Amino acid sequence: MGENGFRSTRRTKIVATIGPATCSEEMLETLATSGMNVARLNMCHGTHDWHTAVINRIRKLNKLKGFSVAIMLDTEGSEVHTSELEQPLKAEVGEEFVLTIRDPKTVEGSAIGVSYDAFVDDVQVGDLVVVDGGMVSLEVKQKMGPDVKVEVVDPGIVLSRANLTFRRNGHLVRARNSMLPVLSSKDWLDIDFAIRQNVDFIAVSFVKSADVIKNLKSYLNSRADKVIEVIAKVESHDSVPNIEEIVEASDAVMVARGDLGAQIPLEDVPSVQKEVVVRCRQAGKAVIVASHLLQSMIEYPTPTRAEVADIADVVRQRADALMLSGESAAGAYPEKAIGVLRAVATRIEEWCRQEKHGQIVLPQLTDRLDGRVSEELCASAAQMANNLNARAIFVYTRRGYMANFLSRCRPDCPIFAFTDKQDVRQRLNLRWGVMPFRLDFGADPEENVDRTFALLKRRDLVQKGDLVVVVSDIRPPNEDVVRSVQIRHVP
Ligand SMILES: Nc1ncnc2c1ncn2[C@@H]1O[C@H](COP(=O)(O)OP(=O)(O)OP(=O)(O)O)[C@@H](O)[C@H]1O
Ligand SMILES: CC(=O)C(=O)O
Ligand SMILES: [K+]
Ligand SMILES: [Mg+2]
Repeated sequence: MGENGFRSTRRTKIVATIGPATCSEEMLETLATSGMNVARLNMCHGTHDWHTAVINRIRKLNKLKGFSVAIMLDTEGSEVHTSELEQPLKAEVGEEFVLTIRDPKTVEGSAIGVSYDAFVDDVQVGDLVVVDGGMVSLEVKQKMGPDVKVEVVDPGIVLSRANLTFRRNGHLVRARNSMLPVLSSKDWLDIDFAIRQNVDFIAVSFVKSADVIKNLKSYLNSRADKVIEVIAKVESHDSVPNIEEIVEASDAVMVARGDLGAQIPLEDVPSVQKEVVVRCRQAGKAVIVASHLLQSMIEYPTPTRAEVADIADVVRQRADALMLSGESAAGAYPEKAIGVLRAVATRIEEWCRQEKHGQIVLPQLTDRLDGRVSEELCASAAQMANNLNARAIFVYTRRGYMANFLSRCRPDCPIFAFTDKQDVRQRLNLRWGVMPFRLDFGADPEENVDRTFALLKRRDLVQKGDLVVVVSDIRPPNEDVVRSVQIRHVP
């Protein structure tokens, strides 16, 4: 059996966007078996019924096949985008068509709807309308009431609900969107849907500052039965100066390079990516690098060498996760694309361990003694595991904190995390290096450890005689938390 997410010891996690190419039961299982750790549902597309069906299929797979694929719902956000198209529209140089705030069906000729009513007021003749960060560029020729006539200057394909940005004299025009809320009324309906569906993560598009994250987190705290982690997407021009507070407020961050590259100069994207990855790791927050990792594989079965180098760079930066968008949602080779991520990640991780690459100074996270003890314990356990060349770290954790602290240290060996809750297990599946398992804890800690040794031996993840580091912070009922680190040999 190949890598299947829970047997593998790949450290960098894989998020895959689910779309028409991958929404069937069969394809979802193929992706899970190939290593998908988190399934992303983009609320820019599909109905609630469509998303419900996908979620149910993933839940069924987790239950019947023992996967722990987590579910991420990604909000649409209220940036300006095109309407739903019956089919992708091929735009050739010099061709003219109409962008409209009316129903495009009521317009004669070739028309595309635009989601933002003030579009026609804001736009000026000569402006450049950039579709999906440069897939197509259109020049504004004429304003005609609710319609705007445009001419194609850079050809390409316009997809449904493509994102639109505007440039005037070579500069991004920003005034227009600043009045739009980060979370629209539709986004709030989608968030309520996410709560009803008990998803694991909500990713917020076009975050500008920490405020929206704090607001959403308090909303979720008051409504949701279980923890739903909030992922801030760094893709808005306005988010860049506020990265520190955004990281602080969020549970995880996504570098959404697709839209980010349309909002800031392309050449600035790599340094913003690096900054976000490092800050997240220092702050103990998960970080996902997304978009265009394997763009060419939407159409072709092999990646470009430059794409492989880009993936290698993300892995070397020790981000928690790599994310596929169109490659898995609508591409011709979703399984092969995951295979490339897996192979490159595994190889580069090995290289990082050999070269002792990617070590950074980790600041203290909290002043509270309780938290300090956990942090220090995990840092020492990770250090010990490296120095002793341990086969694995075992961690017993109810809420996942200790597993998260261990992951932040990016130890050389895998972290096998045992929790008694499936939702904690799923959330841990986004964390670098953590292989999460569900286990009903018995009263006797020693017996728990023995059971997990037996479990992982059966799966060939450890062998008799292996040296392992065992970390525990299980709180017995009505007792003080007992935290320990032990060095053991697998019996
Ligand atoms: N649920 C879906 N139904 C139909 N098509 C989808 C769906 N999800 C994704 N796609 C297709 O896959 C392409 C890429 O997917 P993705 O959702 O990652 O877009 P993105 O532009 O990267 O994300 P965002 O819209 O958040 O910026 C989309 O343009 C769309 O054509
Ligand atoms: C993933 C996403 O939203 C982007 O790259 O724009
Ligand atoms: K989105
Ligand atoms: Mg985006």
